[in-house]
Amino acid sequence: MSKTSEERSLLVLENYIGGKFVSCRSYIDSYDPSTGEVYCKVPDSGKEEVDAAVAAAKEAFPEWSACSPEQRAKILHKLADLIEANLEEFAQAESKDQGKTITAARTVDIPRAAYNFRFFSTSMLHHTTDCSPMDHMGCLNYTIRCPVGVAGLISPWNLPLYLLTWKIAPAIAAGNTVVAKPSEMTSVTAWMLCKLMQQAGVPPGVVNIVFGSGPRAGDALVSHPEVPLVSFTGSTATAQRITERSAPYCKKLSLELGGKNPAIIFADADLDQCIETTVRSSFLNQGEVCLCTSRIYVERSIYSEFLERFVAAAKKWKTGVPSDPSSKNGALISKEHLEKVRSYIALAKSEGGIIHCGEGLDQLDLPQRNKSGYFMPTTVITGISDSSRVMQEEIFGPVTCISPFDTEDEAVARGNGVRYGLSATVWSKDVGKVHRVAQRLQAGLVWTNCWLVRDLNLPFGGMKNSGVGREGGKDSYHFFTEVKSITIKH
Ligand SMILES: NC(=O)C1=CN([C@@H]2O[C@H](COP(=O)(O)OP(=O)(O)OC[C@H]3O[C@@H](n4cnc5c(N)ncnc54)[C@H](O)[C@@H]3O)[C@@H](O)[C@H]2O)C=CC1
Ligand SMILES: N/C(=C\C=C\C(=O)O)C(=O)O
Repeated sequence: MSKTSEERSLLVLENYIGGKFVSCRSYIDSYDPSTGEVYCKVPDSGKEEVDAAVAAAKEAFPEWSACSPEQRAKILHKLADLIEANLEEFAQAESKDQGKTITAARTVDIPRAAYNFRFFSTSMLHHTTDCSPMDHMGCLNYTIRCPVGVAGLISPWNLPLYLLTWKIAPAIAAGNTVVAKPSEMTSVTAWMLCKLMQQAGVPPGVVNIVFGSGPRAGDALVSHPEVPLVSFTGSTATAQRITERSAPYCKKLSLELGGKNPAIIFADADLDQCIETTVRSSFLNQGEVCLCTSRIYVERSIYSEFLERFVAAAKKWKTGVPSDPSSKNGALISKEHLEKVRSYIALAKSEGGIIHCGEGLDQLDLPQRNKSGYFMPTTVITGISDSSRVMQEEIFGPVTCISPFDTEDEAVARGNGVRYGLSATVWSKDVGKVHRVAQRLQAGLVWTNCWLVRDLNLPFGGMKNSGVGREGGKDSYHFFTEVKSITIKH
C-alpha cells in the first residue's frame, strides 16, 4: 500500500510477522511527549493482523521448542550483544518516544532490556525438575516442563523495551513462540528490536510483534483461541477486561498491575540515605513506574524535619527536556495522562491538602519548542486523609503524599489500607522492626533501607489488585512452561 505524503515525513512502523515487516491498512498517531507533536505512525492492527501473527508463531513452535536450551541461549545472547552495540540509538529513540530522560534510557531502560535476554537465556539452563521414587510400588515418578505454545505478551508505555523484553526473553528461552503487542504510545524501540531479531538469527515466526491499540489488537490477541497464555503489565482495569476475555479458553494468566506503594519511615532511620532514596522512589521516570512510592508515612517525632528536607530535595529533582543530561525527569506520556495527574492535585487542594512544591506553585523553565510538552514538576502534598482518592488511587505521576504516624501498628494498618499490594519500603536501623513490619505488609515486594534493588531471580508481582502470579527467575520458567508428572513402572 502506498504511503500518504504526511506518512512519508513521519516515522512509519510496520508489524513484524513471520520474520517479515508488513504494513497495515490504517495507523495511529504517536506523539513526542516533550513537544506534543505527532512524529510517528503506528499500525492500527486488528484481528486480521493478530491472526496472521498467531499463525506464524504456531508454525514456528515445533522447531523452536525442539531446539536445545543451549541453542536458544546462544541466539538470545547475540540479541543482547546487538542491543548493547546499538545502545545509544535505542536510548535516543526510547527517550523521544516515551518522554523519559536520555539518562534514564541510557542507564536503566536499554541496559536492562539487554540484560533480560542474557539473564533468562542463562537462567533457563539451570532449572531442574522433581523426582519422587516409589520403590515399594516399583515406580519412579518424575516431572518434566514443556513450553506451552504461542504466548501473548502485552506491555505498557512506562518502561517500553525494558518490560517488553522482560516478557519476550523468558517466553522464548523456555521454548515458546510469541506474539507481542507493545503500547500504541511507545512502539518504536519494539520495532527496532525486530530488526535485531533478524540479525541475531531468531528464526522467522518465533517473535512476532503486532502494533496497535488495546481494544483492537490487544483484545484480538488475548481472546485468540490459539494463544494459551497471556502475560500482561498495565492497569488493573485492563487486567480485569483481559481476564474476562480469556476466561472462555481457561488461559494461563500473569497480570502485573499498578500500585499505591507506601514508604514507612521510623525515627531511627538513616535520614540522609532515606531522603535521597525516597525522593528517587517517588519521582523516578516521572513517577511512571508501578513500584514508585506514593504514600510516605513518617514517625511523628521526625515528621517536621523529614518534610522540610524532603521538600527541599524534591525541588532539586529537576524536570526538564529529556535530552538535557541534567534533567532528572522528562515529560509525562500523554496529554490525557498529564490531565489525569493534574486532576489529583486539584482534588487534593479541594480537600484542604497543602501543596509544598510542584504543580500550581512552580513554573518550569522550558525552551519555546517544549512549551506544549507534557511536563509536570515534582509535587509534594500533605494534609490529605487516607480515605481520599488521592491516597487510594494510582496517580502514576511525579506526586507523593506525606503523613505522620505514631505507632508501628498504625503504620502497618495504614500502609495496608489500600486495594493495591505491589511494593513497600521500610526505613529503620532496628533489624527486628524491619523484619516484623516487612512480614506484616501486604505487598509482593518489600525493600528495607533501599529501593529498586532488583535481583531478577526473585519473584516479581503484586498482591490484591496489584496482580495475579509472579514472574522472574524460576517463576518465569514455571509460568512459561507446563509441568507434567510421569510415572514409570519398573
Ligand atoms: N506498569 C504499570 O503498573 C502500569 C500502570 N498503568 C496504570 O494504568 C493507567 C492507565 O494507563 P493505560 O495506558 O490506559 O494502561 P493500560 O492498562 O490500558 O495499557 C497497558 C497495555 O494494555 C493494552 N490494552 C489496553 N486495553 C486492552 C484490552 N482491552 N485488551 C488487551 N490489551 C489492552 C494497551 O494497549 C497497552 O499495551 C495509568 O495511569 C497507570 O495508573 C499504566 C501502564 C503501566
Ligand atoms: N513492571 C514495572 C516495573 C518493573 C521493574 C523491574 O522489573 O525492575 C512497571 O513499572 O510496570
